[in-house]
Amino acid sequence: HEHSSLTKLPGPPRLPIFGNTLSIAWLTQEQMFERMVELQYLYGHRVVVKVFNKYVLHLFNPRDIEVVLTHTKNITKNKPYEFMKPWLGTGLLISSGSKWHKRRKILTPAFHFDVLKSFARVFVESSRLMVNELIQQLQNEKDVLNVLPFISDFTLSTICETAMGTNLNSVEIDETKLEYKQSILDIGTLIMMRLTRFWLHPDIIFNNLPIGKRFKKCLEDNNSFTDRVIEERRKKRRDTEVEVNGGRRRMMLLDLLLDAESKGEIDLSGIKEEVNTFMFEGHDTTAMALTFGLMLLADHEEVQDRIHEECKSIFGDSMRTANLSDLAEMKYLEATIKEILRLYPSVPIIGRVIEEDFMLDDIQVTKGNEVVLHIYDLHRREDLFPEPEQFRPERFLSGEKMNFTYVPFSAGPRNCIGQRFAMQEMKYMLSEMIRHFKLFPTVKNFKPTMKADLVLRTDDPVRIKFALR
Ligand code: HEM
Repeated sequence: HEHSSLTKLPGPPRLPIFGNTLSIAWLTQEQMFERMVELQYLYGHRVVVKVFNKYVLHLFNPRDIEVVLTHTKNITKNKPYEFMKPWLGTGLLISSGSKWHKRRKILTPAFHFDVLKSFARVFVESSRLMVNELIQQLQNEKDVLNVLPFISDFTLSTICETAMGTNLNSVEIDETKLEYKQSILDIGTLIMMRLTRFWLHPDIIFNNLPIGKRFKKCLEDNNSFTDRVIEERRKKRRDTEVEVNGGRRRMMLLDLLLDAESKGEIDLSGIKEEVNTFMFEGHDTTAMALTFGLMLLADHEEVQDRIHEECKSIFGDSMRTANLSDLAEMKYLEATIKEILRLYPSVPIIGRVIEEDFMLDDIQVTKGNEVVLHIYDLHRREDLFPEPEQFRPERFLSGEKMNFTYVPFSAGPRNCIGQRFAMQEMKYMLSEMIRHFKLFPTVKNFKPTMKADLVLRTDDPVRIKFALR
C-alpha cells in the first residue's frame, strides 16, 4: 500500500535490500551524468529507481512535470538536498513549510522590478570591466582564452554589488574570491561523492572520515568569504547611517535581511544561510549559462551577426551603454539566451519528497516517495524540440508559450526567485560582448562532457578565440 503503484513502473533491475544503490557506488561524476541521461532511453518517460526501501520516480514528461511543479503542497526538497544543509543551512533553496513561506516573503521585494532596474549601472559597468580586461588580453597577444574565470569574476562581483551591497574590486580580496570559487567546486565534488556512495550517507561516518574533514575545511573557506560580505555591509550601514536612496537602497537583499534581524524576524545564522544560498545560486548558475552561451555563440557566427545587427538597430554607431528600454528591444538576444538555457539549463535536475499523495494518470504517488524532474533531458526531447542538438534561437522567436516543455527556472511556487535578475544580467553582458568582439571556436561543434554536480558543469575548459569587431 505504502509504495503504491510505483513498483509496477520500469527501471533498472533492483537487488534485494540495496535496490539500485550498488550500481552507482563507484561512478565518476561524468558517468553519473550519463546514467541519468540514459534512463529515459532505456526505460521510458517514467522511471523508478529504488534506493534501499525508497522509491524514486524520475520524470521526463511535460504533463507529469507540470503536475509536480504546480502542486502547492509538495514543495519539500528531496534527500540529496540534505547533503547541502551543512553549507546552505535551510536557506531559501532548501527550506520548506512555514520557514520557506516566511523567508520567501521577506526576500521577494529584493527582486521587484524597480530594484532590478536600479541594478543596471552595476550590470553595465561590470560588463564593461570584463570587456576591458579581455581587450587587455588581446593587446598582450592572448586571443584564445578559457572564459570561465573571467565570467565567474563578473557574476560574483555583480551579485555582491547588487544583492549584497558590497564592492569586491580590491586586490586584497582577490585571493579570498579565488578561495571561495574553489571551495564551491570542491563542495560540489564532495557532495556528489557522498551522494553516490551510500555508506557515506550517515553523518557519524562521513564527518569522521578524511572526506568529511575536507568538506568541513571547504565550508570554512566558503564562510570566511560570505561572513566578510555580511561584515562589510554592516560596516557600511553603520558608517553611512541613512543611505536610503529614494527608499530603494533598503530593498537590497542583504539590507532586507539585516532589517529583518533588527525586527527580530531572523537571527545571524539565518542571515548566513541566506547569504550563502544567494551568493552561490546567484553567481554560479549564471556563470555556467554564460560560459556555455559564449561557446555556442562562438560556434554560430550567424547568431552573433544577428545579435550585432539588432544592437546596431538600437544603438546605431554609438558605443553608449544599454539601459532597460534598450534591453526590452533585444528580442533576438532574448531568444538566444532562452535557447542557451534550453541546451544548457544551469540546474539540470530538481527533486521533491512527496508529502501529499497525488495521481499521474492511473499511477498513485504517495507520501515518502521522491520525485526527480529531468529538466536537461526534457529540453532535449526530439518530439518537443525537433533536431534538439541544434542551436537555433529562432525556436523562441514566435513568443509562443512553451508551458512545461521548457522550464530552465522551474515553475510554480518554488520557481527561481532570481529569474529576472539572471535574464537581465545575461542580456547586459552578452550584448556588450557581441558589440565589442567577434568570437571564434577553438574546436568546431565542441560538445563538452557534462558532469553531475550542484549545477551543470564540465571539466573541459571552454576556450574561445576573440577578435575586436
Ligand atoms: C541562468 C541562471 C539561473 C537558472 C537556470 C536558475 C534555475 C533555478 C531553478 C531550476 C530553481 C529551482 C531549484 C530547485 O527546485 O531545486 C532555482 C531556484 C532558486 N534560484 Fe535560481 N537560477 C538562476 C539564477 C539565479 C539567480 C541569479 C539567483 C539569485 C540572485 C537565483 C536564486 C535562486 C533561489 C534562492 C532559488 C530557490 C527559490 C525557492 O525555493 O524559493 N537563481 N533556480
